[in-house]
Amino acid sequence: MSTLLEMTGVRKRYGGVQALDGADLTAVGGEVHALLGPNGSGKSTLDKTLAGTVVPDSGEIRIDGEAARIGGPRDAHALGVAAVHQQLSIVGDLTVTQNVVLGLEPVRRWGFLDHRAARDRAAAALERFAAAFSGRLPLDRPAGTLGPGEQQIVEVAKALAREPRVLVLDEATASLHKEQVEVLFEVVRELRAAGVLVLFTSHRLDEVFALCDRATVLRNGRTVGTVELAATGEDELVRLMVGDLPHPADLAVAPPPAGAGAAVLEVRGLTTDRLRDVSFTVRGGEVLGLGGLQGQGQSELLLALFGAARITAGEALLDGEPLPLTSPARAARAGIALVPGDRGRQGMFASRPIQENLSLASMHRRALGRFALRASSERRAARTMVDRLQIKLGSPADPVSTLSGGNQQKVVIGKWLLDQPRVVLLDDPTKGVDVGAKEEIYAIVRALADDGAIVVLNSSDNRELAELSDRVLVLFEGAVAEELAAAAVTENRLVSSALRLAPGESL
Ligand SMILES: Nc1ncnc2c1ncn2[C@@H]1O[C@H](COP(=O)(O)OP(=O)(O)OP(=O)(O)O)[C@@H](O)[C@H]1O
Repeated sequence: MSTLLEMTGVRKRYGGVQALDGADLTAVGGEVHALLGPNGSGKSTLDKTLAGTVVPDSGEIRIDGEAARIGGPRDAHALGVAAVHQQLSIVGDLTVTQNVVLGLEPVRRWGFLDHRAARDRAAAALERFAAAFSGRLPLDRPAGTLGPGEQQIVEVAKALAREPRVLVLDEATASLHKEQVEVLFEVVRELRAAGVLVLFTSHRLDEVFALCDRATVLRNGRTVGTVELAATGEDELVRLMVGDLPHPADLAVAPPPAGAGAAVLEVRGLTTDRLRDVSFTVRGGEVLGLGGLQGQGQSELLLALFGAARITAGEALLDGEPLPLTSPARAARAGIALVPGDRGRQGMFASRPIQENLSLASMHRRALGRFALRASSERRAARTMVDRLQIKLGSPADPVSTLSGGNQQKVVIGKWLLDQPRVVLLDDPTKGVDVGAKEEIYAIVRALADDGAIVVLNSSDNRELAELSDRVLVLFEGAVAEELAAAAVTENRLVSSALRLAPGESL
């Protein structure tokens, strides 16, 4: 197959950060090509140079052997490139169809702009994803009323409606349910069969191995190699991405302290619109996992404990004292922290400096808004977290919005962990975080538990659940369906438990 895309020596500098430092990529039509590397290694920037949203300082892009001048998104479209970036471009007030049509050149017919034809194209693109929506295709619904996964699918459909030869998917699965991921993968496989080149960026290596043919790995803005995935083991790929895995801080994993002195969280009959009579007890020192198919009430349970859901019955007691489940501010004052996976909307002030974002939670608790935390201690605390989580940045004084996606998520996690909460609620915390930092986050979560904190973890990654949890509650339709003890918590067991509970599914 002949080369469709060739990028050579691509360089891009942002202020003090050399985001791309001579990146190369060569790919053919009819392949799914993974773009891998640690957070901040330059993947999104490379994608953006192809999509025309970032103009490189130097380097060359060739399409079909011809030098391509991509000075803006229009040039990219004209060359057949469509991209789905980490930040969605959905306009919430427009309908789903209007969003997909937005910016699509209406077809000209008999000298007139044919808006109807554009709408048909949008509908056809959305139709391919019909199974990813719950219920009927929401063509005429405002896109803002859809869930994050469905909005992501609309974004992919929008790219597809441009009928691209090169489709760039940057972390496009991060907010999708497993079932939606499968639908997306089927569409990507059809595109591959039709000769399209799909560039696929994800930190989920299981996805990469399931979908992609080859992978190009970036480190510090430079290409370190391209591999055939069928001939490459996971360990080898990880080594290529991060060098030798950094050893997480050397922390002995102590067995959970049973009884004496440990904090106890007791949840009794907790019920909301989406939760049914949930009861459990968890002690300080324990990591309680929440498993099952996604969307069975796991996030809702964490929100309820954080005072952000409407409780219709039940209660939660921390060391015998009823928890205020009525507002997040009161929950935070009671020592409860929620680390959300959806960094864009919760948990971060994008235009404020990185160091300030890292210390906001602790400032809130310690200074209660009356005394500003001293700038020097803010800087010191921020520096510690930046080092521990390997947050790649120019200066801690830069706005969070200048960080790569995964590094932004690290700031959200770091912010809460600095606060030494009594109860830590983690909602899919490592989505989009690279393998090296994941290990570091696991070590921090373990250390928090070892220090006596109660940890409740929801994760869409069964491997993560198996690795971190002492116990897992499997949820189904808002209720606790099964409890797995530490010895039984393996990835396979979690998958089979989740599937057994789903009607019509078989192993
Ligand atoms: N607009 C910007 N201003 C300043 N620095 C930026 C900007 N965009 C990216 N950077 C920096 O460039 C580097 C590369 O970022 P990029 O988003 O390409 O990384 P990535 O490999 O996609 O990371 P991730 O896996 O976290 O998404 C990072 O250090 C980031 O902080």
